[in-house]
Amino acid sequence: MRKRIIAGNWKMYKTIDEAKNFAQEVKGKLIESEIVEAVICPPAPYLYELAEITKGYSIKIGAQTMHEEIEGAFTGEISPTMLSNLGVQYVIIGHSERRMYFNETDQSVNKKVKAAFESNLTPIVCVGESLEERESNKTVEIVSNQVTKAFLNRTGETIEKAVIAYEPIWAIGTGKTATADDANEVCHAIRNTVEELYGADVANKVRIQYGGSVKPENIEELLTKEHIDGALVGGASLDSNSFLKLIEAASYE
Ligand SMILES: O=C(CO)COP(=O)(O)O
Repeated sequence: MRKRIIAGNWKMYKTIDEAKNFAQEVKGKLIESEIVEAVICPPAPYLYELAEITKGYSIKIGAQTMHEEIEGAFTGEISPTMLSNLGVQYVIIGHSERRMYFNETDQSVNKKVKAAFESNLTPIVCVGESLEERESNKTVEIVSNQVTKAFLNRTGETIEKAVIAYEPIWAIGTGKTATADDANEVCHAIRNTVEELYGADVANKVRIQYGGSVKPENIEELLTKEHIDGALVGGASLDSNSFLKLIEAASYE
């Protein structure tokens, strides 16, 4: 069975004190599990402190984005090696908010996926369609294309370690969740795309999350679905009790 992964994407929320309190509150309540792993992705200025606080506990730290170069004259950017040196293990790449507001493209996503693996970071690669694309029945075409381009020129051995997050844009922060069956259908299509590119073995190993208004009230049903291996959670990951409930719900097969 694929190990589930529940990742909290805090986006641009919380003060440093709130972030530290959250980490202190949850770290002792999470136990090492074969079934689920827990990740939090705080704002970049908090990464080091949270990585230190959670060291040795069953919670991992992820970044919300990064630059694809190891170093250079890129004012304001953070490199993959800087992240891994801080103790960061995951990095979200190609979130729809980055694609929409910060010129992230399939090409830059592809470069960042390569750079992440080279720096021992596991990429959480986000894909998803807009409402307009869904209504014109283009969902599978759009997400398959995003997956193909994100992984271009990578080997199956690398890709099987990646995490893919299917986040329909219309479901992010709107309270509208895709039905569990609809989400599973698209996650299945993503797995089929990985199979076509890299074979069944890689496709069976790659983990696919659903994201978009996931909450303690709807996560259980989503996780009953064959192709959904976890969740990338925004709003409901900000509160420590709610985050712990999400992990708890994912802790049983
Ligand atoms: O964008 C998301 C996670 O990356 C989803 O956000 P919400 O869970 O707030 O809808």
